[in-house]
Amino acid sequence: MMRSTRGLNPCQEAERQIRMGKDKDNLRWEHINTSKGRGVFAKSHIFKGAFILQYRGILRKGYSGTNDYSYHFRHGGSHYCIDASSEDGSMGRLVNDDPKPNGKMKKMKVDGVPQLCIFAVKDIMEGQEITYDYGGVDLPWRSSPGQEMAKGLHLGYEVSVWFSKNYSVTSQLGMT
Ligand SMILES: C[S@@+](CC[C@H](N)C(=O)[O-])C[C@H]1O[C@@H](n2cnc3c(N)ncnc32)[C@H](O)[C@@H]1O
Repeated sequence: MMRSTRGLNPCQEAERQIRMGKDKDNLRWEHINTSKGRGVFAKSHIFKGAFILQYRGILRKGYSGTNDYSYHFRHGGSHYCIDASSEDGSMGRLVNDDPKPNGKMKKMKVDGVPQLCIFAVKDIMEGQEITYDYGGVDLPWRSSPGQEMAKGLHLGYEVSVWFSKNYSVTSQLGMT
């Protein structure tokens, strides 16, 4: 069931939050463990379809390198990247990957500028971690136990993951 906040639909709420430049107060982050690091959690029930949060960072046009916190996408025939590597206190950059996620990253346009936001694809209970699918690639944490966590993992449109066994993978993140 989709609910709106303050009479706004989810896209309007996303736009409002983008303009305010801050996360909603129904989210918190915490350190989960040493391999996963931090994650974002719901402080109250989030309904399916609702806007959750913006993936905030510096918007760059063109391919300008990648890091753990960069999200690469195409818009209007061009390559863009949101570089969220700065520890700016925003929570979009702290949302972890799950192949069966409760959130989905979507592209929006606000005042002609592309923005990335995560929306709920299912009801999310209070206390649950917010996740989205980084993409259908062999991300190291999805591989078999015992495999060493790759250092310098890149989250991006073109992802190169260097496994401990010197195995390189390139893939793409989809965007709808
Ligand atoms: C955009 S950051 C997410 C926030 C990160 N956990 C942190 O503490 O800053 C992406 C990084 O988080 C980690 N990560 C994301 N999803 C994960 C998962 N399901 N299991 C383990 N590590 C994960 C990986 O190190 C990845 O490079």
